[in-house]
Amino acid sequence: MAMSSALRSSKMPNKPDRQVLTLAHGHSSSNMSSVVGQIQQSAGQNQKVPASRRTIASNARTLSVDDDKDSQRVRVAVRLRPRNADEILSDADFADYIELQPELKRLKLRKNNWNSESYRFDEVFTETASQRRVYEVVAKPVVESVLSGCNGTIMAYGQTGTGKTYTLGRLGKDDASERGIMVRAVEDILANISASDSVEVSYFQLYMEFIQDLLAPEKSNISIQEDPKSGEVSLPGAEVVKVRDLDNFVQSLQLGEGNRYAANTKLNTESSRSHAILMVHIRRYIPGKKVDDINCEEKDTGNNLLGVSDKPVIQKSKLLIVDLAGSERIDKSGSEGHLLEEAKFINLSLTSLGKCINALAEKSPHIPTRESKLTRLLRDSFGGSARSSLLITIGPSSQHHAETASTIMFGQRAMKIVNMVKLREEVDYESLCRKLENQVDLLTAEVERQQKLRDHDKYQLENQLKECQCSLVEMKKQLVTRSEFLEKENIHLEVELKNTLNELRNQKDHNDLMQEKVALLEKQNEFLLIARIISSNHIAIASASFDIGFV
Ligand SMILES: Nc1ncnc2c1ncn2[C@@H]1O[C@H](COP(=O)(O)OP(=O)(O)OP(=O)(O)O)[C@@H](O)[C@H]1O
Repeated sequence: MAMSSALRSSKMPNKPDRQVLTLAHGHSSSNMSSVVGQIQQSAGQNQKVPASRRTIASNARTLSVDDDKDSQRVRVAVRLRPRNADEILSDADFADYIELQPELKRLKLRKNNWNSESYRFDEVFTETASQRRVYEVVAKPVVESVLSGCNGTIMAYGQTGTGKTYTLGRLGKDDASERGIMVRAVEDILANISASDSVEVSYFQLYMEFIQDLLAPEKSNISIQEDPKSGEVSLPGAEVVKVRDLDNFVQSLQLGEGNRYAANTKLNTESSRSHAILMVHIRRYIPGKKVDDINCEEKDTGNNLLGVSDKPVIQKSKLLIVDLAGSERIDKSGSEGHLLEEAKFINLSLTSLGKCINALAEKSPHIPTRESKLTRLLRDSFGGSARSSLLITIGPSSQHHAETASTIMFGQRAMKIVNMVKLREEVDYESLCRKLENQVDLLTAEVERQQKLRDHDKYQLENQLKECQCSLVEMKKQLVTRSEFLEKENIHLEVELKNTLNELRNQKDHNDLMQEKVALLEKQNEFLLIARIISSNHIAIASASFDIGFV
């Protein structure tokens, strides 16, 4: 990494520094703005928000605020860290200045020998509270809310060295009971989703007003994107890792922890020099849910390819787990040089967070979220549309009385913030797109199949046509041959006919001649006969005459 601060594993020398930089969680004179202002206004005691009211997010439903107002208030718990070896030695002579009354959910801060101030929280954890119990009380309700489709935020705030990273980021690789909220939350989420749902995480740090990816350290200046319509904050440039199982998540977390800036200060040997933010994205499919059941602008667009109720509905939710860098008094932490620069940035961003918390608590119309990247990042997550829990961590040492009191006041103010939790259900355009793509694939395959069939038919028809054409040519040939033959035959027959006719004519002529001859002969015959008769008559006459003569 380009930045010069030591990574978590590095140790930095402790040097005293006389400069004092105190935190200003105090009073904000800020004016408030649009989106978060709207949320904050809705949270106001005397401004009733109708249960059916729709929020700025087109596809998000606001839960019934009136019904469940207290459950939508930011939950604030306080955890006291056990004394460390140094404190056992140095505070041995001091009486306890913090008194915890967990059964009353109260914490008493002793001001002097006679006076103490009592503060009520949603939960008070003593130094013996287990990691599991802290998770169950602080984080589990938020995780459950996230699983049911709302955004959620869990944030730890407190003086440096008081146990924020311990509570949130402990991996508990060797001892599962040591696991912090990050691991337990993802474990819980994985146990409660189905195979069709998905969980993805991004893990980044906000270091000296640069957002750096803890899972892909080369991404060292990621920009924040805010959706002007829904107010949703996102980091499109951040690495997104799909969580397959808990081991795979713990590995990612470990990788991220290794990339986080940490330094050895007087107050914490492994003081985080950056705010670390784990962003868990959950997408859940809601079988059987119709688009009609959600507030969806799609109905009006006329852009309805499949029919509105055919569209799959998903719940999209985001869980933010924020491990803030610890506020520190420079004189006590001993920061100097680059550490001092880091501390200034840490304190400035925490100051701007304090201002926003104050503004939200005071229901001010303007929340100064633009003052730091931390508050821009948390704009939709804390005091916004997410269910939020804040854990404030305090140390037991009376030497840090002022810091502890300041932290407690921060927590007290945060308790006044009521979020407007929104259920985020929307048309699952990704799966709709996949569905349409599948349909396109099926139709393309069908078109191709039909095309093949047509090609096959065409090929067959062409073959048949060719065969027909061949046989036609053949038949033509045969016809020509036959016709030639017939023509010849015709000519031959004509000749024969002519000859026959000639012959017949000749015959007839011959016949005629013969008949004439016969007739002539018959006449001759007749003539002859007559001649003979005459002749015979002559003879008879002659003989008779002769006879007569003789006589
Ligand atoms: N509840 C606890 N039980 C036992 N040890 C704890 C507890 N809380 C914190 N510690 C220890 O105190 C030390 C400081 O804790 P941690 O680093 O979590 O503080 P932090 O608030 O994150 O500090 P910073 O803001 O400087 O990063 C660590 O050694 C941690 O193990």
